[in-house]
Amino acid sequence: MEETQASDEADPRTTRLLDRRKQLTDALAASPYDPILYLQRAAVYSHLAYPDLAAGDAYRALLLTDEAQNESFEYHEQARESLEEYSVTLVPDVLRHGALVEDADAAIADRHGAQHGLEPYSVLATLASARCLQVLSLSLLLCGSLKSAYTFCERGLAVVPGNQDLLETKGYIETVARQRLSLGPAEDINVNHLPDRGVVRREVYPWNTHEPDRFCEETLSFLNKNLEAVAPKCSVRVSTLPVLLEGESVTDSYEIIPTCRQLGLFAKEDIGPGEIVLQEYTLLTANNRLKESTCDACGSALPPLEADSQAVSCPDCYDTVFCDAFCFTQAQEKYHPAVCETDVDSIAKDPDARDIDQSLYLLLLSRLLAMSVHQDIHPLDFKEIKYIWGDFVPTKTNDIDLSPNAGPPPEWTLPFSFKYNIELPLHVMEKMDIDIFATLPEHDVWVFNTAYAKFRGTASARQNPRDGRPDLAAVHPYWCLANHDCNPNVSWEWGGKMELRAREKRVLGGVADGIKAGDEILNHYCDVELSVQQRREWAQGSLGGWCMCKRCRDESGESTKHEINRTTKRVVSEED
Ligand SMILES: C[S@@+](CC[C@H](N)C(=O)[O-])C[C@H]1O[C@@H](n2cnc3c(N)ncnc32)[C@H](O)[C@@H]1O
Repeated sequence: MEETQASDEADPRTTRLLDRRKQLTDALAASPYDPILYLQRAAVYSHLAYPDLAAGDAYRALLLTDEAQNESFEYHEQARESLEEYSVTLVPDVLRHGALVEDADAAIADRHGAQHGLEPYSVLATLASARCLQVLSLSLLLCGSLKSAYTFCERGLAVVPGNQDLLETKGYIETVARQRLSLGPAEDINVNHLPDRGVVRREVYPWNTHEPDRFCEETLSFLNKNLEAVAPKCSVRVSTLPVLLEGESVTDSYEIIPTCRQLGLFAKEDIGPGEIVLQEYTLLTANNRLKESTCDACGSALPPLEADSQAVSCPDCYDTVFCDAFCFTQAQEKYHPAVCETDVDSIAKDPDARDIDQSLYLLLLSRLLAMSVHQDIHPLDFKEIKYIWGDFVPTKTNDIDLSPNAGPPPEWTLPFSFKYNIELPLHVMEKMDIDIFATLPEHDVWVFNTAYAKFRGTASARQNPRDGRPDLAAVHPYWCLANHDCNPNVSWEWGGKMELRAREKRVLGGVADGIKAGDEILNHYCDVELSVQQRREWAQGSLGGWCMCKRCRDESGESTKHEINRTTKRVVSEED
């Protein structure tokens, strides 16, 4: 059973809704094929302002209404029996929305005649599917996933033509689409041009009990124990970092700037120049090319196919190749049997250029899910992701203020699309032959979102040297504890393992004499040869904001001084 940690300051309405969410989650554990329960939980999520989670539940409910309507579907019996628990004359409240019941009755009479003789569960399934499509279209609109919102809205109107709620939602989608596509009121909207990416809340959900206190003694000693094998001369400690800014600021020249507490890697003994600081192997890897000769486990290039090649193929699905016997054994022990001969491998491969990042994160999620299913561990309890940085924002900051004097709405920060956050993760599960209804606690949309937030804060990607497109990604849980600095004291290389090495030469200050005990390990997430302006723009993507390291602040001060001098000279010469 799930525990919910309502914060001390939660208002009574939120507390009530969170309690109701818990009751419905428990009810779903007992009746996982009941679309009405999913719709009821979707309504709670809508009231709590989690439209992405509402869409996730409405989508599962929609799939169940399809199951109920089709005798040949896998969960037909279960979905049908669940609906038979409800009365078609005393329709559940969640289906009574505006004129939906009347519209659905009229649509059924139109299609099958007034004396249709359909079984009550089938009538309820039609009504419930129309409600799912209403919830999906409105919720996805609120998440900014306009194309999917529009598609579900049209599907809804095909079920209940003329339904006022759906027509209104369609109008809202078109208004937002015109704004986002800069179209005039008379211009046609091409559905294929509608944006499908938006943002949702990035937070430790109030009911997420998997998230550790990253600063407590227990966490730090766990991390340090494991770090011994990966980086014996380092320790994990709390680090004080500048607060990242969204853009240019006057604080570059300030003596004191705002800081926050995070984790970082520190040398616990002196490390010589050129010495290896960290070496880390991970199975949390992803490759978005369908035909690419990389090891399925570690992502390194496969050795050439020769008689004495070390490469090993899986004996059951011959297409899956590992660079050597070690990777083969690791894969067999940790994840591969969950995806062997399942065709999961073809999902999200060779994506459009605009979907590259999402495809890599989805493939990382797929690997995590395979590890979780094979090892029977909750996805969020894997040590590979449990302790890593997720760039979460406090729940309170994400809440929508319903009061009449409310300020502007909060800016949510987790990238979202219906396809990558809901549809494809569930599709991956189905291909793995996992029951996506009965395993809700492990495969709920909030679990996927939490994993995505962590991947986005920590994964490294590698570009294919042939065309420069990122096609490999990995999460190295210890490597990613090292913070960024534009004058790094280490350099990194990712082959079969991720390696950090102490620099022999620093970008500033020339020849380096190693890293002293107590110094922080300063990694780099962007190309440190770039100008301060370029580095800061790049860091905005990879770091999460404008870099405020000493080098950036000094160089930005210098470039401002040059700019002032140039302008002054220009003004003076113009006056001359
Ligand atoms: C890969 S994590 C680094 C480890 C992280 N500090 C932790 O607690 O696990 C990346 C995040 O660390 C923070 N960070 C890393 N380097 C930073 C820097 N130079 N200035 C400010 N924040 C930094 C940013 O919040 C960034 O999104």
